[in-house]
Amino acid sequence: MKITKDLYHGSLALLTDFYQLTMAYAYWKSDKGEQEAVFNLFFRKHPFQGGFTLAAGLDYVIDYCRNFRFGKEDLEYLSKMKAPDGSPQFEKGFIDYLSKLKFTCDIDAVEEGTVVFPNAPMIRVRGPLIQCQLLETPLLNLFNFQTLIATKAARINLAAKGEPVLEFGLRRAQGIDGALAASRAAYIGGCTSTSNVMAGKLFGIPVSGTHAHSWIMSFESELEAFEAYADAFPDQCVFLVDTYDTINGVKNAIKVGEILRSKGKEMIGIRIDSGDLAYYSNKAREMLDEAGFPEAKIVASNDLDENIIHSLKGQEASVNVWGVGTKLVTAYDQPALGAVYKLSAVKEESGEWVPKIKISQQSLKINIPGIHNVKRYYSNGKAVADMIYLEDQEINPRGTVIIDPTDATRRKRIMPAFYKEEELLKPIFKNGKLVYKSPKIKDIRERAQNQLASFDKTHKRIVNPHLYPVGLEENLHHMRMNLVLKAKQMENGEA
Ligand SMILES: Nc1ncnc2c1ncn2[C@@H]1O[C@H](COP(=O)(O)OP(=O)(O)OP(=O)(O)O)[C@@H](O)[C@H]1O
Ligand SMILES: O=P(O)(O)OC[C@H]1O[C@H](OP(=O)(O)OP(=O)(O)O)[C@H](O)[C@@H]1O
Ligand SMILES: O=C(O)c1cccnc1
Repeated sequence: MKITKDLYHGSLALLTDFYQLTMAYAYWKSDKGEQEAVFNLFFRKHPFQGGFTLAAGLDYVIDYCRNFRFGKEDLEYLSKMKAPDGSPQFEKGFIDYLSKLKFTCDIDAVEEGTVVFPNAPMIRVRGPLIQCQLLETPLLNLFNFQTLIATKAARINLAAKGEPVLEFGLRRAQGIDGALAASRAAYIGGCTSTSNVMAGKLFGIPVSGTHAHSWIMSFESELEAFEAYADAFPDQCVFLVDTYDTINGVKNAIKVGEILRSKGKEMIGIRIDSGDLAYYSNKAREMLDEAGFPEAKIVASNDLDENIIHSLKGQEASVNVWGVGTKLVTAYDQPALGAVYKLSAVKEESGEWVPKIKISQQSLKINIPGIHNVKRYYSNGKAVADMIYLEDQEINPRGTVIIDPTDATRRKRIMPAFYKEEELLKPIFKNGKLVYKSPKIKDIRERAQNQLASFDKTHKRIVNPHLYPVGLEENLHHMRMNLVLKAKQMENGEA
């Protein structure tokens, strides 16, 4: 996929916050730009009060990094920027530096379609400070949104219990990229198709759709409209039955279904887009069954989300296919994922890596210092815990303890020898060179399904899910606690 080329016709280097450029300039001025650092991208709380999050957006990150360069027009723009006193904002030497800047970082990241948890790095960037810093805003922009929507889609699909969910969001999405990225992430999260034709073309997602009320209203009668549609698409008829009177609409659909059948064709089904969806779907089911159309599908739409779908299932609604737009692609009840990007280590001139800590009033916000990896342990195919550990730490196969980074009283004993393990961070770039082959989007979607299947259903519950254990390996926990104590002593003037 070439998002940069296809959508933005060139460089995205200026898709960043201004302060990243001012910091880059100041790093350059103070000769710190090439000092190596490690940053982690992670979130602190699952969206939608859920028990899991589904990662998506890496392909966009890869595309961004591969095209990471300041183009001629970007540099012209920057060289013309003025400081408040009217002098150039950036010295010419810095503009020259940017013109030669090449992406040379190492990036390790979770693959798209991986189930992820708070505090564990989803992306780890190691490289010169300036580059790491410049990547903060775009990486967050690209990863936050798609991860949010993939998670929303996964929740909606879980509520639909394996029945197809068609994504209908384009018309209510947040602009062009909001729509395209959402359609992509929704497919990764389990949707069957999108109504967004451009997303179909760009990403290779299946495209599908029914028809609108306007089609019906443009004819003298609903029956004529159904007949005309059946003439045009004898193999693809899903009749929208609620323009005037839903029960009468179902009767008309049955009439045209019979005409189609006399020609050797079968209608696919009907769509209900208003009213009590439990009541009307059950009525429609009875009528279709009685008329000899037990195979006809009932599609429901109208401001659906995981909660309404869950409720309709509880009411034994006879819906077979779910059309979901607005609340999916806008992540209506939580429109942003709060992932952050934090410095966790810098390399001193001596060549030694020094872990970095930021003390916060809220213990929840104290970062995890050092260079980490994340292991997921499985027992009989089920994920049992994730462990964040220092990259060069040997793990004792006979047993270690993981400690919740937000509450040191929550601990879990891990016996690695008894578990299968998966390293979650995969090498994506080495010294700026891409070493990862992005899977096809349908394989990403399948990975998401398999990942979700490996978690106990209690973690996937829509309301009040059970907490999945994620913890720091004990040595990392102790190192962090020591750094916190030292920093507090410094703060109090004790050191
Ligand atoms: N049986 C049901 N249980 C729970 N929610 C339902 C049920 N039937 C429909 N809903 C949901 O209730 C909401 C109904 O909203 P609204 O009153 O706007 O729909 P409507 O009566 O069809 O009107 P409109 O034609 O303006 O869409 C929608 O979100 C719909 O998905
Ligand atoms: O409800 P959503 O989940 O966003 O799904 C997409 C909606 O878009 C269409 O409606 P339209 O734009 O014609 O408006 P309507 O809701 O008034 O029918 C369609 O009939 C769905 O109701
Ligand atoms: O194809 C459909 O039925 C459709 C597409 C977009 C929005 N609402 C419905």
